[in-house]
Amino acid sequence: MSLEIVSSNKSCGGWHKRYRHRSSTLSCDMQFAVYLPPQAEQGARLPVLYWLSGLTCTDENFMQKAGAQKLAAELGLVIVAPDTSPRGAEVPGDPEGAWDFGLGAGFYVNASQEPWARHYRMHDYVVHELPALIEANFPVSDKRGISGHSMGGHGALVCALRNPGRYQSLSAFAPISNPSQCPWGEKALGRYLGEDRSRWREWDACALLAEATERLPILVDQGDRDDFLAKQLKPEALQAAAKAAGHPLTLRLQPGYDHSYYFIASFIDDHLRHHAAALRNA
Ligand SMILES: N[C@@H](CCC(=O)N[C@@H](CS)C(=O)NCC(=O)O)C(=O)O
Repeated sequence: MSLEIVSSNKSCGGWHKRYRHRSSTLSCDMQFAVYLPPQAEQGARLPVLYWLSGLTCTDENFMQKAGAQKLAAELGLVIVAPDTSPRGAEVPGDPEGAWDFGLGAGFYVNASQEPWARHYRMHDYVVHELPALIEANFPVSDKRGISGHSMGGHGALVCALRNPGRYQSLSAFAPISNPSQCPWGEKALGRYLGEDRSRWREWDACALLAEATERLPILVDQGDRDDFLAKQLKPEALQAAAKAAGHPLTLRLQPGYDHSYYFIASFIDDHLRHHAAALRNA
């Protein structure tokens, strides 16, 4: 698998780089971003935090808006941000051109329904193909954390809960906590996986928590002025599922904050520290 460099910017003593590659999982060309802290040039093999962005995003939103580089440089944490869906002229999008399904909205599942099944396999891309690429091409260890925002928060929870042992740290910002019970999730899961709702459970963090064999502590931040809170995000469902399963969850409701990257930038340091501490001790 060859990587083509797209851009390179020095940042906080390290490097922000974007790459293009052919994805065999998604059957299309993909771009991703990686932040390499200064320690990457000093011979160390560093832990990696995978960041999954939300609806409409690419690899760029988090890297440009979250302000994560300064502390990542201090902590010696590599950050990898993939795109949020397969891309390209051959990839079908939302039939009505909506922003909450299709391009920019892969929901980090493996689709089983046509015409989505050929390209929309973001779970396998994020969990398997991308880490293999990162671990073959960059000075990283096999210690992995995962986090994300909104659709990407759902993705982080589901990727970790479905793959015990694969990640050593987990967090989320304003995740879509119970996708089988909210309009964004019902639309996406119904199309990607089909209308048989019993097949949605394996892609819903609340259902997965009940059966998890690993109890990785979860940190979640959620703004209480988030316009999507009640209808789409439902953190109370995640809290109830964690409580019922005895799963360690720290859910922080942050007064006055909305759904934007202004909110993420306000609390990203706590998440980076949460990941760095767990990955250091893993
Ligand atoms: N495009 C939608 C909003 C979608 C949205 O809020 N996306 C979030 C993730 S769910 C995001 O991160 N947007 C990109 C950004 O803020 O940079 C709208 O205009 O209402």
